[in-house]
Amino acid sequence: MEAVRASAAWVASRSSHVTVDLQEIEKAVDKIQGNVPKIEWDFEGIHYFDNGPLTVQYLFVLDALNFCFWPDKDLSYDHLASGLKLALEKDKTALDADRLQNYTGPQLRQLLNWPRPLPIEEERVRLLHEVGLELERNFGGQAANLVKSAGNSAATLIELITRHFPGFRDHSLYKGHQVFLYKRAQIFVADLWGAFKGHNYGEFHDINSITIFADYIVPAVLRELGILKYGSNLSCSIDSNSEIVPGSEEEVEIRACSIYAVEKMRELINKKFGKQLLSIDIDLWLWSCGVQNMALSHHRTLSIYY
Ligand SMILES: Nc1nc2c(c(CN[C@H]3C=C[C@H](O)[C@@H]3O)cn2[C@@H]2O[C@H](COP(=O)(O)O)[C@@H](O)[C@H]2O)c(=O)[nH]1
Repeated sequence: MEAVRASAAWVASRSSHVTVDLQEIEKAVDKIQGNVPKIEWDFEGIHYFDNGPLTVQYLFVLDALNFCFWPDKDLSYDHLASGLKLALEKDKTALDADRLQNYTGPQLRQLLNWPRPLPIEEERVRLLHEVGLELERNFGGQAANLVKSAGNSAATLIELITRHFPGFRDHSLYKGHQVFLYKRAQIFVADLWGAFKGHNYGEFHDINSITIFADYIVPAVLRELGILKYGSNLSCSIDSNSEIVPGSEEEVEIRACSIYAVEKMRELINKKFGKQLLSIDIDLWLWSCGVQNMALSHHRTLSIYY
């Protein structure tokens, strides 16, 4: 994902609200002696897995809806992952392409067993329809065929996803430049890789090209570690739970600087400790720390991308 890496570095070099503190990265790396704790995919035990194409369909739908849980303080990613899992266990056809095209908001809520409207529910429904329609039109209704057509390349799969499914085109304009972040497309690849343990639908020869997934948890952890420093206005906005406007310089800088900072961390660990660590490994470690720390204040942006 050279475009993600390069545009994140471009933003980091011009950023004014967010700074990446390279010394703090070094300190953090030395503190753990380069040993990033290994977090197992599905450490929570909430995902559907049957080692076949239905798992791929499940993960694709999951990541089509994997964004913006915070407006409902009781809702989290876990509800989405386990809700879709239960729905599929009850009815194996629940995520078939023709069914996806017809869900309404109340039906989606029912599917996830959630008692009230979901945040940005209309967009969630629209994205489900988009996924169902395009899977049917070009991939015989199956996300597994989409994955197969990428020929075991993570970069090709991300290119295919962003070409066919507009809802996955997570990008922004920053100081006149197009910045690629591709959070949900990349996390889908990582989920395949994690779930299938690098085999079958999860085999990618270029898995090391993936960056972290710029969401609202990892930046908060990087800030807590002192690796990201926010200017005083931005700090106040975040600490007072004010919303950050989607596409604003602040929002793009938070996300792009997070990607850049972890790329720097990975380079340092690999060079200093002779490892071959992936950004995914660092992401899952930071993310799992973040979701366990309820006190962490994160930036709040209404977005379909993360
Ligand atoms: N960077 C990064 N962001 C991630 C994930 C995951 C889940 N990954 C699964 C893969 C393997 C594990 O077993 C995980 O279950 C969700 N998110 C993001 O977090 C936010 C949700 O937060 P809260 O509102 O507190 O539930 C939201 O933006 C969501 O998109 C990740 O791995 N990395």
